[in-house]
Amino acid sequence: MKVLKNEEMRKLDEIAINTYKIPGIILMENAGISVVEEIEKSLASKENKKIAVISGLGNNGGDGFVITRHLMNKGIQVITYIVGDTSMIKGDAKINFDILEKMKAFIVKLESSEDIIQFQEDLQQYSILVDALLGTGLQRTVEGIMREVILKMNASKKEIIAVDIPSGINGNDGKVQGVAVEAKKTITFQLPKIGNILFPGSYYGGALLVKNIGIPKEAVSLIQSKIHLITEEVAASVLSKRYGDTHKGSYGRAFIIAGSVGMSGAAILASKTALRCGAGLLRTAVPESLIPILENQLIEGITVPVKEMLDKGIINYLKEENVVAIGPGCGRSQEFEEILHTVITSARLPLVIDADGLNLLANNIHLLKDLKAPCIITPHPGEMSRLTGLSIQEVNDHRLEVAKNFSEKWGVITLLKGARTVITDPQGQIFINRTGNPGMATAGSGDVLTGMITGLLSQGVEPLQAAIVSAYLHGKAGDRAAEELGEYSMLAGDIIDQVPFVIQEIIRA
Ligand SMILES: NC(=O)C1=CN([C@@H]2O[C@H](COP(=O)(O)OP(=O)(O)OC[C@H]3O[C@@H](n4cnc5c(N)ncnc54)[C@H](O)[C@@H]3O)[C@@H](O)[C@H]2O)[C@H](O)CC1
Ligand SMILES: [K+]
Repeated sequence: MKVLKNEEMRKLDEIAINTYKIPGIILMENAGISVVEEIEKSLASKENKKIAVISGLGNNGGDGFVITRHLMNKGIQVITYIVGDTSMIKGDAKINFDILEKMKAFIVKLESSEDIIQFQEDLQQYSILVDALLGTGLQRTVEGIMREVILKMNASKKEIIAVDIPSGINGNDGKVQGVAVEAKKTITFQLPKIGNILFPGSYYGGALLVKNIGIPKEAVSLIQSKIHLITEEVAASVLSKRYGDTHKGSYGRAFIIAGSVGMSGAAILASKTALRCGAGLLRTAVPESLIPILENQLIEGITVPVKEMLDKGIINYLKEENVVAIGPGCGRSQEFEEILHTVITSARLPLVIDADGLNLLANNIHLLKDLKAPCIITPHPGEMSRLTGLSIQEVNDHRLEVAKNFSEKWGVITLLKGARTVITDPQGQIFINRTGNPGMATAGSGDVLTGMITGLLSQGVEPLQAAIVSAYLHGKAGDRAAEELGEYSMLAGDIIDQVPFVIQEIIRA
């Protein structure tokens, strides 16, 4: 599913209206009706059925006027508050505003601080507040009366339903422009905006519902958005059912180089997950002293002493493999730096670099120029900071751009972990993942993700798809673990335990 910037949404609107000759007022009518459906669902469980629609002067406000009309026609008690000078209302919004006046709708204008005091008192009588103040036309920091209104709406603790996007959230990056409505749910139109998906916009919007308002699919294909939301459909298309006439060799061979004294767990977590995600055969290269631990913890895997691998030549070990992953728990020894150098410059099979592999890479970033095969890196913001020289704050303030630029510059697939995990490829495509929860910020969670990517790659899944589906799976498994154990107590191993159920759920859907 494409995720749009404000101007891309406006362009889509224009195409619908100017190319397909769909009158804008039809789109507004459909938008309003789609919100009324959700209001009625929320009202069903409430004693108090009174609604306040709080509208701005633009088309977001216009949606609000449509909503008011349909609520009135259903006999639902509704009051419309309008913030600003109503003589400024124009176009489709004006048509709908005039209809309300002819219907003698109850309209209250909010223009002064006295109005705000009365507004604050009034709010307590309503069951639901509909936020139709600002949508994709938000241009500047919210101040003055508009700011006061939003603060009072939030302070009322009433259920708020946001139209298109919570007012005050920038549709292009999800940032708060001064102040923003805290909604229980948001109904957005035709396609989600970036501000609906990224934090904090996603937090302010509550549950997100994407409603079709009648814009032709072909029009959507004309919008060259490179930003996509990862959906379950994408995961299902990759996690295909298995066929009878296959054997473990059909499901690929994975090679993981991981672990160091004191960090055998990372190697175990990554290896277990690779097998759980379907790798047919797995070998894990670890320092000799860790072999008894691995053999004890991972009966299905085969271990290789790192020293033996070095003596015989790493590349000889990789000839039969479908994927090599390096980094979980590696430490930053000279030995691993040498291994990383050889693997990056000589390996001709998909490569996953994570954790300490990335920290070692940060000091040898030029090695990426010698890559012979697709490479997926999986940094958290701290590792991305070391790889780019940007501060962690800069990385987090511009997650999409930082990941995209790194992928384009170095020709790698970047999976930048965090809320929201972002995957970018060398062609500038951006995929945003919405699954997952704060409980996953636990030791070893990244090792599990690396194992997922490795497991899928070993089966021949395209590298970009492997990164996208792994991010989705990782979050889904983490969500199930959080449901069962809570975000405080869940461990990385609990995420692995949920993997079989998540895969089954997706395949059966
Ligand atoms: N296909 C669609 O997506 C459809 C979208 N619809 C709705 O239209 C809005 C976008 O409407 P637009 O008129 O462009 O802008 P807004 O209503 O969001 O706001 C513009 C309005 O607000 C004033 N304004 C801007 N910033 C501020 C600020 N910081 N403080 C105060 N006032 C501000 C600006 O001057 C304008 O007056 C979209 O979100 C949908 O809800 C269509 O209705 C259906 C099709
Ligand atoms: K809004």
